[in-house]
Amino acid sequence: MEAIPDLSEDNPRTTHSRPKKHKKAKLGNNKFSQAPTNIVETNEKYSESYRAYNDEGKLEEIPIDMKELGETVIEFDNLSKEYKLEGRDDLVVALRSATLSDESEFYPIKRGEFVMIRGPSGGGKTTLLNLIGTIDTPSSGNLNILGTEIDSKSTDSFLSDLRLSHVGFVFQTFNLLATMTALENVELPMILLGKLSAKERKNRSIALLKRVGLGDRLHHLPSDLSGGEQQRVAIARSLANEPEILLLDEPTGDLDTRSTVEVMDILFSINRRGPKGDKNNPTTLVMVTHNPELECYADRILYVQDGEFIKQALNMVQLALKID
Ligand SMILES: Nc1ncnc2c1ncn2[C@@H]1O[C@H](COP(=O)(O)OP(=O)(O)OP(=O)(O)O)[C@@H](O)[C@H]1O
Repeated sequence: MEAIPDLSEDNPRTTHSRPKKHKKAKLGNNKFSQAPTNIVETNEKYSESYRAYNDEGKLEEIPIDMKELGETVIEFDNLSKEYKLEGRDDLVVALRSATLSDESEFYPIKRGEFVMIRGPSGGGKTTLLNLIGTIDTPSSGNLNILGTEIDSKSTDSFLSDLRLSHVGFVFQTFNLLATMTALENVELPMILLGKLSAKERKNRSIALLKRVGLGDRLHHLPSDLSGGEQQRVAIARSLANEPEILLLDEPTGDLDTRSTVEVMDILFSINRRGPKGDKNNPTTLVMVTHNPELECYADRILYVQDGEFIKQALNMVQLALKID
């Protein structure tokens, strides 16, 4: 079982330490300035720029500028999930009264925020992500996504529309269609949504594949791509309908260190500048990971254990890891 990091101990990467006096947080016009005592911050300076693929699919250095978060896009109150197992009377409680709200010590998720969910195996991370993504329904509690209340009255067609238009998903396994090229895989969600012409779909797919550094792999089948490249296609596909929220469940779980860094750098740039590389159109990211090394990419880390939030940490310095 993975241990929850002791935030009082210095972590060489994120240097979590309890501030002697709470400083006004630098993450923008959100509620972080009213920080409770479990907020941690780091003062160490890391990188002033990160690398991202430009319109031509070439890597360029982009300064890491201060981030302004927008309005609340994900909030929930007393969210619980219980599973009934066949042949057993007792219920498995996967999530118990989880709350992210203005009234709670755990804040709602704001537009443009990059939140990681960490914690021991079986703690409820995937359950939480699936509830946020409306893939699964809560046993009780209130959930609000993008200003819309999700409840038992929400119809399947409403929820699938919400997912297709506004929420992107990336999983540990890439789930690409084996007989389709990278380009065709990325086009699929646009075909399902049915809003763009064939030419527009193709152009957007090419732009997205360039955005993830695969402008020269458009016509490759998944079997001709490395694991890291396949995951980059899956990321491009998740962005096909320009979702406001991207949910990621262990997206680097099957990748080696080099591919992990490449994928995380891409996610970092998507978070900051959205699918089109536009600073004014960031994408909100919620990512489950077991890897403590990746915490440095997030604005906030929520720790989930036994179905409950137990702490949250704020990263005051954004770090883009680099490989040369
Ligand atoms: N479909 C299901 N039916 C029954 N129990 C389930 C189901 N899904 C999850 N659980 C249980 O709910 C609890 C939380 O599981 P969950 O997958 O959310 O944890 P996790 O933190 O994502 O774990 P991991 O890090 O191992 O992926 C576990 O006890 C798990 O066995």
